[in-house]
Amino acid sequence: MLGIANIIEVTIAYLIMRESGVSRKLNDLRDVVQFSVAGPLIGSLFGGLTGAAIIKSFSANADNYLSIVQVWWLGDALGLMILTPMLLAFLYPKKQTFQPFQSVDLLVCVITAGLAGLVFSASNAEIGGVFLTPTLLLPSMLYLAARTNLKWTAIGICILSFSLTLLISHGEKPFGDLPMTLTILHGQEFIFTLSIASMGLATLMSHIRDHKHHLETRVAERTEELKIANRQLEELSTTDGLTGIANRRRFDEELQSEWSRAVRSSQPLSLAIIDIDWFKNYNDHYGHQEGDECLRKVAGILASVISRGGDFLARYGGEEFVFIAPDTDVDHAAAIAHKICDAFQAAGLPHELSNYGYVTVSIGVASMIPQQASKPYTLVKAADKALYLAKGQGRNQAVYAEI
Ligand SMILES: Nc1nc2c(ncn2[C@@H]2O[C@H](COP(=O)(O)OP(=O)(O)OP(=O)(O)O)[C@@H](O)[C@H]2O)c(=O)[nH]1
Repeated sequence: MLGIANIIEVTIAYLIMRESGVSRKLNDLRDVVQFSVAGPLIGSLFGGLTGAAIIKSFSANADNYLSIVQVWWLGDALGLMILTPMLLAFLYPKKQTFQPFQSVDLLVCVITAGLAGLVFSASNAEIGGVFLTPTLLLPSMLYLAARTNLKWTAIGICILSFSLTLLISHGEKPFGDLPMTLTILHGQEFIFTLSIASMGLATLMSHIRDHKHHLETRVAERTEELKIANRQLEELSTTDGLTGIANRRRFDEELQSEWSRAVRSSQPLSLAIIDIDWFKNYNDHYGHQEGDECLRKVAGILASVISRGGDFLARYGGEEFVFIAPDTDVDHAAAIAHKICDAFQAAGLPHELSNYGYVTVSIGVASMIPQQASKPYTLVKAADKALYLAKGQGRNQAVYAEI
């Protein structure tokens, strides 16, 4: 018969929780409050009311109806309050942000163990005239709730409740020299308060930690995206849009840094300006689109020759290209320039309005061991002068200047 009261209790709690949409994982404070209202508060109250009515109707219990309700209600409420969250925490384990062990945790453990020893060894809650009730352990439980999660908090509540129940069942009076019924009532109230406060705090803290972790993850993701975007922007700002090789801006930076390096190491630095011959004619004859295509092919040919690590190729502007060869004297730079002219001959890109019948280039090469007093512009000026000579001497050739 009494089973009916339990079925009513569970059904009411279940219906209220289902209607209010409580998550079975007791994810946030709202879930914990709704669970506490639906199960321990309302469900157990209805169970108590029904159970007490059955007891009064079918047995010769002399206690008053409301006191039976109270004992039933509190007993069931506490059972639900302590065991349900723990079972749920084990059934639906949550991925939690790891909380590293801190030295203050150890201190709290030691203090709690000391307090628990005193509370549980006190006689009628008193040692040498000092009152020590289980309420002294409430801050430790709250600390456990704040530092861990619902699972460990529920385990803590279970251990404390079990110890307190054992103590009371052995006739001890941990809340002072009170009648046993009052001791039990105080014990129940204490466990109830402890459960509500600790579980609420544990859920709240878990929620805050999850939220913080989520925010940190999002910030890290956004930062990474921003870094990639910045890198792409940086690349775009230093790349020539038409040919895909480095642009003039990047060349200026590279020249400055190679120049400084060469000044420090006293090694020769070579620079060559490469200019397509009769390119105006090419554009006029084949059209501007084909001219663009020709510039891309020229960049490809140059890149295939200037492929030594450390050498640097860029589009200088218009139909002019430039390369920097660090630690390279004029002879080696001249050898590279020759290779370039040979590569154009081998490629044989048709150019009907050229004296050679194919696309050729003129190259002005300059080499020097940079000095602190001179400027990178010296090298560019010398290469430009050599290029002018190469153009004047019939094009499709390289002219060298050693400064
Ligand atoms: N298609 C195309 N043409 C370009 C580009 N930049 C510069 N040019 C053209 O390159 C040509 C350069 O002509 P000039 O400076 O007279 O030189 P050139 O005709 O090559 O004669 P030399 O250098 O003396 O052999 C001009 O017609 C420019 O319009 C470009 O990005 N695309």
